[in-house]
Amino acid sequence: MNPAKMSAVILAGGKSSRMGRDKLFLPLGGKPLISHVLDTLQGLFAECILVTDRPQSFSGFAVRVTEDLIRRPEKNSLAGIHAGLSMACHDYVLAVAGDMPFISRDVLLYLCSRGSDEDVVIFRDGPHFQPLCAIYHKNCLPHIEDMLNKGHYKVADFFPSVRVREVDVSSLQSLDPGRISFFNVNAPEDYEKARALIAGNDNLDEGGKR
Ligand SMILES: Nc1nc2c(ncn2[C@@H]2O[C@H](COP(=O)(O)OP(=O)(O)OP(=O)(O)O)[C@@H](O)[C@H]2O)c(=O)[nH]1
Repeated sequence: MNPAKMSAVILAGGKSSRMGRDKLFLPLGGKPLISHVLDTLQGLFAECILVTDRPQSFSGFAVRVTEDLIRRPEKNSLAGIHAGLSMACHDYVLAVAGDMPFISRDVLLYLCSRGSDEDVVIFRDGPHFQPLCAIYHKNCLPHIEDMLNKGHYKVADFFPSVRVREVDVSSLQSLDPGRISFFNVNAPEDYEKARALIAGNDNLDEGGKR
């Protein structure tokens, strides 16, 4: 799969309840946390879209901003994937969480290189998928809509209905030796860890986590 012929979607909604304040705007390395993913994706993919349930918050960002189409009160990154896939100009869409500041271009290019004509291309770490750093084809849309309408929000639940290419994270060893790509900022202690990582004086001891 060629990123120059794909859309990228940044998931930027949610409640930040574990952080206690909007985590996407926390300063990190001289810019808002969300800007790290944005800067990584822009220029690499043909198009970049930020999907959120609060579009007014992102009006100052130089990116196309679109709103979740199906709103539910529950925590719902799947609604963001749905809106991104619906609005994207291209059939293949990389969806990445906005709270994942250390995702690298090398890792994303590797993921693209592992896909050919599947509906989902996704990293897998043992029993766990990385659904918020994965490629989805527009073929997934009816299955995602069905899940949202039934109130099922676990992304992987529609995978049995589509063709999925799993990419083992162990193949990333040389591209991501510190295993920080999938580190996401949820709680205040994660933010402190991210600040330490940016400052270059910390490692992730547990191989990254989501
Ligand atoms: N567009 C969109 N993105 C979402 C939504 N919920 C979560 N996200 C994004 O998905 C990613 C993972 O979100 P979580 O950390 O699981 O949820 P959260 O609501 O942001 O945070 P918590 O309330 O602490 O669980 C983050 O980048 C969020 O910005 C949503 O309803 N719509």
